Amino acid sequence: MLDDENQDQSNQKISFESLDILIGKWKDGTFSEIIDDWKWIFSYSKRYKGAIAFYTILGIFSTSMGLVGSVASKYMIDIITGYQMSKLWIMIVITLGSAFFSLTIGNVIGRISTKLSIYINNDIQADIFDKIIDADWMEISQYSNGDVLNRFNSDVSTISGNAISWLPTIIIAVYDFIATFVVIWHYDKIMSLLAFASAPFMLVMSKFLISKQREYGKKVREMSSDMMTFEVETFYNFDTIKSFGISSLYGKKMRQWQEKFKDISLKYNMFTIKTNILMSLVGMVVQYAAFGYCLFRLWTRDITYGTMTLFLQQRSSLNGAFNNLVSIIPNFLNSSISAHRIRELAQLKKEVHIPESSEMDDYVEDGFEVKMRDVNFSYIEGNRVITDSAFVAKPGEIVALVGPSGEGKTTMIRLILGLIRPEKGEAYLKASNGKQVEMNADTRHLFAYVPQGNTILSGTIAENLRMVKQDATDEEMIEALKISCAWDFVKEMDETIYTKIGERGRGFSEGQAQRIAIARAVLRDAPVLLLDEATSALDVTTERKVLRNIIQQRPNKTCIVTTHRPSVLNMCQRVYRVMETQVTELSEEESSKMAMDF
Ligand SMILES: Nc1ncnc2c1ncn2[C@@H]1O[C@H](COP(=O)(O)OP(=O)(O)OP(=O)(O)O)[C@@H](O)[C@H]1O
Repeated sequence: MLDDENQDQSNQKISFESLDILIGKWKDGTFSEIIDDWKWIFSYSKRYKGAIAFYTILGIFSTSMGLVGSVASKYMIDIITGYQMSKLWIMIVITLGSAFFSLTIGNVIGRISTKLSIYINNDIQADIFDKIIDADWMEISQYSNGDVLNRFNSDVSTISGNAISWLPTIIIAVYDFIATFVVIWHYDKIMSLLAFASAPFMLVMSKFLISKQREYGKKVREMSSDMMTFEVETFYNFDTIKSFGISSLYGKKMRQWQEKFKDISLKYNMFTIKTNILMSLVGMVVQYAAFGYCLFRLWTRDITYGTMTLFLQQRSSLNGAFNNLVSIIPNFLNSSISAHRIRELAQLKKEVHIPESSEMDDYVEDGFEVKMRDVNFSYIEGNRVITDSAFVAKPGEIVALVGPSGEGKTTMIRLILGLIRPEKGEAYLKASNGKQVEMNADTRHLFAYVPQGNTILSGTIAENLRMVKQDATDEEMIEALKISCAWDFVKEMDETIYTKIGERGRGFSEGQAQRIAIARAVLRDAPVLLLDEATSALDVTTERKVLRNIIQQRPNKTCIVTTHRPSVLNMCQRVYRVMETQVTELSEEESSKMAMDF
C-alpha cells in the first residue's frame, strides 16, 4: 500500500517534473543535441529522398482512399435504409474499389519502407564499420567489444526503422487528421469538436511520455551494452570459466542481468498499462459522448444512419491519427538516443595517416631501420610507461625487448606499429636512402606482426594464411609454414592446408597455433617483423629454428621480438631492457648475464 502510494507520488513527481526536464534540456543543450542527432540521421535519409517522397504520396493516397471508402459506405447505408436500390451497385463498387486500393497501396508502402530501412541500415553500418576500423587505438580501446557490438547492431537498427518512416508518418498523420476533421466538420461542426475532445489530454500525456521514454530508452541501451559485454566475455573465455569451475557463478551472473532487465521491462510495461488505461478511459468518455450525440441527432432526424456511421468511424480514425502523431515523439527520441550513441563512435578521432609513407615502398628490398628518439609515453596522464627512450633495430638484425612483466614491452611494439604515438620524441622508419617517416597507419603495411595470445580465426589453415595475402598460392603457403616450422604437423593432416581450425585455434595446440600465426606473418613477407611473445609456447630448438629461418628467408628483414626467454637472446644483435619506464640497451655482458638470470 505504502509502496503504491510512493509509486503514485513518484509518478506524479515525474509527470510534474517533465516540463521542468524539457525546459532544463532546452537550457542545458539536450534539445540541440537531439536536433544534431536528427540532422545526422537526415544525412542518411536524404540519400533516399525520392523514394521517401513517393512513400509519403502513396500514404496520402491510401489515407484519401480510406476516407472515400468511409463516405461511400455512408451513402451505401443511406441508399439501403432509403430503399434506393438502383444506386446501390455504384456504391458497392466505390467501397470495394477503395478498400482494394488501400490494401494494395498499404502493402507497397510496407515493401518500400522495408527496403529503405535495409538500405539505411547497411549505409550506416558500412560507414560506422570503416570509422571503427580507422579509429585511433587509444580512443576505441575505451569501449568494450560488447558495447561496440550493441551500438553497431541494435542502435543502427533502431535508427534505420525510424529514419525513413518518421517524416512520412508525420505528414500522413497530419493529412489524415486534417482531412478527417474537415469531412466531419462538413457534416456536423459540433461532432467534429466532440471528436477532437481527447486531443488536449493526449498532448499532456505525450509530454509526460517524452521524459519517461527517454529515461527508459537510455537505461535499456546502457544495460543491453553491459549485458552484451558480459556475454561476449563469457563466451570468449569459456575455457577459463570452465576450468576454474565457476560456471555456476556465471550462470548466477547471467540470471542477475536477466533479473535487472526483467525489472526495468516490467516497470516500463506497468507504466504503459497505466497510461493506456487512462487514455482509453478518456477515449471511452469521448466515444460515448459522440455516440450519445449521434443518437440524439438521429432521433431528432437531423442526420441519417449513414452519417451516424460515418461520424463514429471517422471519430475513431481521428483518434488513430492523433495517436500516430503522438507515438512519433517516443520513436523520435529513441532514435536520437541511438543516433547519439553511434555518433560517439563515428566521431572518434581517426588514426594518423601520413600519405608520403608510400614513398618508402621503393626501398622495401633494402629493409628499414626502426628508430625511436627521446620517446615519452603514458596511457593515462601522469602515469608514465616510457620515458626519454631511444631504440634502434636495423635490417638483418634480430632485436629483443626484455624485462619484467607489465613494464612496457608491448607498449614499445604499439609505438613501433604507430597504434599509439609518443607524447614527446619520435618513432620512425628510416629507408636505405635516409628518408624517414614517422610511424603511422600508412607505414603499417611494411610490418608483419604476431601479437601475444591466440590470433587464429575459425576457418581453414589456408584461409587464416590468406588473410594477409589473398592471392597466395598453395606453394607460397606451404613455404611460409615450412619457415615457421608448422609444415611438419600440417603435412600430416588429412587435408593439410585445407584442414579446418576452430575459433581461436580450437583443435590445435598453443604451440601449433603460434606457428600458424608466425606463418601468416611470414607469408606477408614484410620488411619488418614484430613478434610479441610469439614463440613462448615453442620448445627452445624450434624457437631458434623459426627465427633462423625467418632471417634466412629475407636477409634484410628487421626482426623485433619481445621475450621472457633466454634462449633467443644470444641470437640477437641488440637487446633492450624495458624497466622502470626506461628502455636501455644492454651490453653483451649484461645480456648474457640476463640470459643466465632468467
Ligand atoms: N590500454 C591501456 N590503458 C592503460 N594502461 C595500459 C594499457 N595497456 C597497457 N597499460 C599499462 O602499461 C604498462 C605496460 O604494459 P605492457 O603491456 O606494455 O607491458 P609488457 O611489458 O608488455 O608486459 P608483459 O610482459 O606482461 O606482456 C602496464 O602497467 C599496463 O598496465
